[in-house]
Amino acid sequence: MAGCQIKICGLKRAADIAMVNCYQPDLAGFIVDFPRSHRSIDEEQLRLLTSQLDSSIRSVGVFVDAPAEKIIQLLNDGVIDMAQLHGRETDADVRRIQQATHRPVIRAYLIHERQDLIAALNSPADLILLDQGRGSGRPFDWQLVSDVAIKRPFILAGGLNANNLDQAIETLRPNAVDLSSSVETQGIKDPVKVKKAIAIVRRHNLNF
Ligand SMILES: O=C(O)c1ccccc1N[C@@H]1O[C@H](COP(=O)(O)O)[C@@H](O)[C@H]1O
Repeated sequence: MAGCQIKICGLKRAADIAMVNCYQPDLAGFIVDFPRSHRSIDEEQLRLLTSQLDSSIRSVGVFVDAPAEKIIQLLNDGVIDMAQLHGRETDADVRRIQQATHRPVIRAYLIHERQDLIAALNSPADLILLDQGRGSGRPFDWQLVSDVAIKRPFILAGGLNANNLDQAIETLRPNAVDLSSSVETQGIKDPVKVKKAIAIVRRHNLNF
């Protein structure tokens, strides 16, 4: 689909899968083996949840400094369609996973200063993701993106919500937006908020 896609991240319950199967975001994200996050699931849960996901929605495993072998296995087993690296993974890690799987690798960059954007622009990843933190619910300084011409596809993340999605899409023109915190109520994905966020993004696609 052309225009802006939407990823709903941090799915962890069977009810979350039923919800996204109903509202149809483009991408569904799963935080794998990162117990510091309340959204973390283990490999067994990941296998079960992705097996229930509608085939039109691409599954993204989100990893923080996980062993490359484990990510490669999950991709090659078809458990996930794409891997998102959200820790201190190197360019060599990205290339190794790409070569071993021929699957898309998303590399997340935490944007605090201009130099972080320059690093992202030079990434060997198939897609770069610009974020403030790791599911922090806070945006980074978008002015940095406006200042540096981003001449490659990117996913925008960090503190996106129903109130700032329009502005984010209109001014930064991301290829996809990624939401987690703002579509939860008390730490659980909220169908009303998910439906609303997806509707906002789809409206933009009609206007492009
Ligand atoms: O959401 C988490 O807990 C998380 C843990 C480890 C790595 C990444 C994580 N989340 C990523 O954060 C953005 C969404 O951020 P926000 O909550 O909307 O501000 C998304 O890329 C998630 O993959």
